[in-house]
Amino acid sequence: MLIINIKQLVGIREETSLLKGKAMAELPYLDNAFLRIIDDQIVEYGEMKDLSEKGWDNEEQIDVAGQYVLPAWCDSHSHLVYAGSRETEFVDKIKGMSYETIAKNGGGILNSARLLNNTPEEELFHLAWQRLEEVKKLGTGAIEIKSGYGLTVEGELKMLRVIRKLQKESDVLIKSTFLGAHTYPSVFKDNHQAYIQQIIEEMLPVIAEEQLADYIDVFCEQGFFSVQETEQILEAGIRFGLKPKLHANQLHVSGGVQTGVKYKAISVDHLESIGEAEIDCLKESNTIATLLPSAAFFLRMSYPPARQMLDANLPLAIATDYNPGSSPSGNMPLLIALSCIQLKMTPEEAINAATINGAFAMELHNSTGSISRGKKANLILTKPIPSLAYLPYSFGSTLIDKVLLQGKWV
Ligand SMILES: N=CN[C@@H](CCC(=O)O)C(=O)O
Ligand SMILES: [Zn+2]
Repeated sequence: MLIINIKQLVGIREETSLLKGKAMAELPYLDNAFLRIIDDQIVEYGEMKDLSEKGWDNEEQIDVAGQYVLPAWCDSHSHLVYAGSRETEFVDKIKGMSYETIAKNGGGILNSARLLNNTPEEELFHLAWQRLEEVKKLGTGAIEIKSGYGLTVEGELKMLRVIRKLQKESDVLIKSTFLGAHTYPSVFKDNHQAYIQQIIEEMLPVIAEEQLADYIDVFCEQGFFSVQETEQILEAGIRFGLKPKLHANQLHVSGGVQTGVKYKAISVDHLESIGEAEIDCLKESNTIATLLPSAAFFLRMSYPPARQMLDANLPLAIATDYNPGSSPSGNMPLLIALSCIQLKMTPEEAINAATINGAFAMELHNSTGSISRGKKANLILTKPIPSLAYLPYSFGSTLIDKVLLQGKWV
């Protein structure tokens, strides 16, 4: 397949490296370009003026005059498998109740866990499949999905098996994360060690045996998992072959960032509550800082200091955090707009954070995240637009014309 007359082919990289600080402002492109795809792979690209000499006249051609072509989004943090919505809590929050108070009253994550444990695996799969189909149309081509709404041995394994079935059946590239340590189930409220032992002795061995997860995550936060508890769980996860990714510094300066760095986490995610010490700590590491501004937006919290982090030469990724409690949206175009508007990232920085750096945060950078020969043909074709900045500028508009995943139209 040949895509021709591309107004601008965006995110071209033959060298795949994690982008940090100033480098995030550069988004290489070609004007008036073509792109050649064979099966599920990008095989060639170039300028239209050089196309005639290639001798590909007999190939299927798709003329996209006026349209931009970008790599599909890489959403590196989601909780897309869940059983039911929580709009009642949404209204409670409007009326003044805080996220923490709702959680203390048995709402929040525990509410989702109750629903999930009462929902059959097939139904859960069906619900998650519908959400995945929805985000595909918005341009998502790779996604990380966490467990963490089971909080029982059966519930956690059920979630991870649903994720595995999604991996097998969807053309979206999917990574799986075990988040048994999302919160303490009510029965273990006063006996944290008993739940941690359940995670270590009853969940992790099965997860490792059945290869149900790539990563281990912990909600390291006041009122959830302390630094010491987080360390204990991460160490066990690592023994079972899982790499850490962490929920860190969402509600308080929790020590999550330092813990993530200490255990060489692939990423530390959220970071609404960070200061100089956390930024300095990240500077000395290879850990990616993943920002989830739609959660801060939805919970009316202050945003992470993205500009300060870019000035400190950190690598930033952005992700939707798609979940029923703090970000009931998997809309990457909206997330990119939010990142520009509220985090003051430039369109180029936000797109890099949502593509190549997101791919790194899932260790999928050799397969996706940029327009590169040999990578998956995971592409977004925009409607005709005047410039790249028009995408986040006209937030809320549907500007995606078509999406191609692994060489097939969505
Ligand atoms: N903060 C922890 N976990 C999710 C929210 C979970 C929920 O409220 O259901 C998050 O990343 O925002
Ligand atoms: Zn999350």
